[in-house]
Amino acid sequence: SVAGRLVPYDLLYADGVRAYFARDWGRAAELLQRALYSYAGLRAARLACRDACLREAAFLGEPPAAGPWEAALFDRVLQRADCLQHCLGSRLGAAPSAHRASLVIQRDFERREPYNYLQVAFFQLKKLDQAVSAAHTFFVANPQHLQMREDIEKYRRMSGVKSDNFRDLEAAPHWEAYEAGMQHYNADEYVQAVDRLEESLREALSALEECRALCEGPLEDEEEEDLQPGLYEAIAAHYIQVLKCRQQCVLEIATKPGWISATEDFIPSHLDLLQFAYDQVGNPALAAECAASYLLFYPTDEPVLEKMKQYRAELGQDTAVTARENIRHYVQRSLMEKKLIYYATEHLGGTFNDPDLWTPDELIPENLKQKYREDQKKQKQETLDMEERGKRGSLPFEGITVTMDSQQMNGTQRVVFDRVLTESECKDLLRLTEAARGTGDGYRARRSPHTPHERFEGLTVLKAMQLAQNGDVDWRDAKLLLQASEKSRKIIESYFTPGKKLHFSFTHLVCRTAVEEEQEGRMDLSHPVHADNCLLDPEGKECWKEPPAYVYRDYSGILYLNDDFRGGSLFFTDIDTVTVTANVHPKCGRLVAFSSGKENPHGVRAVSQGRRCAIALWYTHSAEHAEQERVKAEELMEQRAVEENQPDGEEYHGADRSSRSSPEPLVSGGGTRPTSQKHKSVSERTQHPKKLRARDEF
Ligand SMILES: O=C(O)CCC(=O)C(=O)O
Ligand SMILES: [Fe+2]
Repeated sequence: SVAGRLVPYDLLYADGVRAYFARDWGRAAELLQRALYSYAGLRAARLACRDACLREAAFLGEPPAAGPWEAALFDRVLQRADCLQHCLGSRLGAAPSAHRASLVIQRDFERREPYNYLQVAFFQLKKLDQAVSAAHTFFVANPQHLQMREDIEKYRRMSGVKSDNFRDLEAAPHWEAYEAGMQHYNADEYVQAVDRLEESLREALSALEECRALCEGPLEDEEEEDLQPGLYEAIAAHYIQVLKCRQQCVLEIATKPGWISATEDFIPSHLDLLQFAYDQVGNPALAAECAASYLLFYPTDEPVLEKMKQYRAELGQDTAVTARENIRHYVQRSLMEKKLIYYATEHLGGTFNDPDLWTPDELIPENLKQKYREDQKKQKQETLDMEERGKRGSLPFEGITVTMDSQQMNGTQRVVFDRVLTESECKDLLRLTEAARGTGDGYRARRSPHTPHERFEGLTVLKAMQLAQNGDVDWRDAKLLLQASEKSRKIIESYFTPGKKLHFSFTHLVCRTAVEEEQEGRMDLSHPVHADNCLLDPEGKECWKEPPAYVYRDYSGILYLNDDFRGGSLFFTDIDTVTVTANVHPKCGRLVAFSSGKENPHGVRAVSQGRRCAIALWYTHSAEHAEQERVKAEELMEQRAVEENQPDGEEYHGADRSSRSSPEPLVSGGGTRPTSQKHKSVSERTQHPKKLRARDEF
């Protein structure tokens, strides 16, 4: 780059991707890293300029007073736009407009897509450490990415890879501190907890300021027309937009990368935790300060008021207890902004997703409260309905039997059901695996990642649908895969968590086939002992519930399709991974289900002859980790039903397929990556917090 100037990141990225597809790994790695550097530099420049211009032309000082505030506001808006242009121009070298990347590329960066390419490039360059950290960085923000999930598992099994290589290069400091803090807190290590939680609070507040700064209008890529003189309404609307954007920052900082919903009340809960932790380490003065700060959010919170009394007594009347100044400022500013937004929403229309649970009732206009109350009621009723259904039903299908329960399996949350599928359904699903194998596409048998003595084939629901669409497999078989997994979901939900929705997290039709070569005296396993949602530490009797484990998995199921093979039984162990507590022999229609945590370590014995097929199923309570592929697969199914204009389940006429649009490929370019798997962008995701209307006050 020219000294002191930033090369536009989209150009570097485009060149990097080009080099990548030309398999020029060294150049690709260099260009992609420079693109990331430029991207970060641009962001920093924007922040600095917004800061500088904020001081120069205070855009949002006080709420508009009486008088011609629109005119004053308007002047300031123009002044600011001017200031930003100049500032950015001088910092970036080239005109700010040269740094305006297309939306597609912006999205790519928001989703950390460059790390997806980088991982491969580093791997090819045999820079394993960097490959692992790039893979992890990408995966943290894209936990549903199938290919990366597999890659991460591969890395985990490689001997040269240390666990601290799994670093998030883009980690937000407050998340790191928060998670460490919570670990100490939960382990009753309050001295360390206080340290990390204070750090987390500090960093979160600073991230919040950064986020808010980026809301500052006008954005340099806004069109000039928006600022024509006389358009006071437009400016007022813009002003409200900025305020809303700033308010949404609360969600942005409280949302873990890769998650959809935010941690509720992120800032106030820090103060609550700190209050307790300071109390535990014998520092009533700071505990009282945190309590007083917490009360700014929830002035009538009984337990904290009670605590406050104790602290006052303990400290004596002479010691003044005050809330933290930065928190007071935070609360006041937030209330002021909300007041304006609610005022505008009431009088000008529009909506406002209040990110906070602590907003005082008085602040919300009557007619809006009404609407919230209704939403609340609806939600409650839905939950009640679910619970009711759960209580009533034992198993949601006739004929299914419970063959073994937890007690018979010497553990907790384990069960074996039989007769979930009929013989003919098993046959159809086995035919699906055969047909898929014939296509040589997406279902290529490869060496098992677990053992050199077996081949491993896997088919996802979406792939099955796509093969059906291409006429490679029978539609009805593909549909059966969807149905069988849904049936299992219902069974597992009603057995383990009646009334609490289980979502699909991942569905995989998997066959393990013994290779021809020597099988004699095999000592290895088809699948080593593991837990499904944490990383078993065989020595420490611990199971680390942290990425790259699929920590959001809550229940696992395996629906077996056949028994004409040798070996291949599933077994459960104690946490020591060697004491076997239960065995399950696969057979058609048998569904084994268990909670995915450390209470259920399990493995699969070697398959020494033949082919063992099963549908592996993982479920989650968190809607944000719901299987994206399934949504698409179901769409394809519906689309097909509509296009063929025939009831479900009728014969598939291969000749019709030319009329159907082919689906987007899951994987673009060189066949392995990067994917065009559609995820919601970070910003889309954070706009829709799932848990926000959980409170009762409305
Ligand atoms: O196929 C089985 O029986 C178990 C497979 C399993 O545990 C897994 O894929 O996590
Ligand atoms: Fe498993």
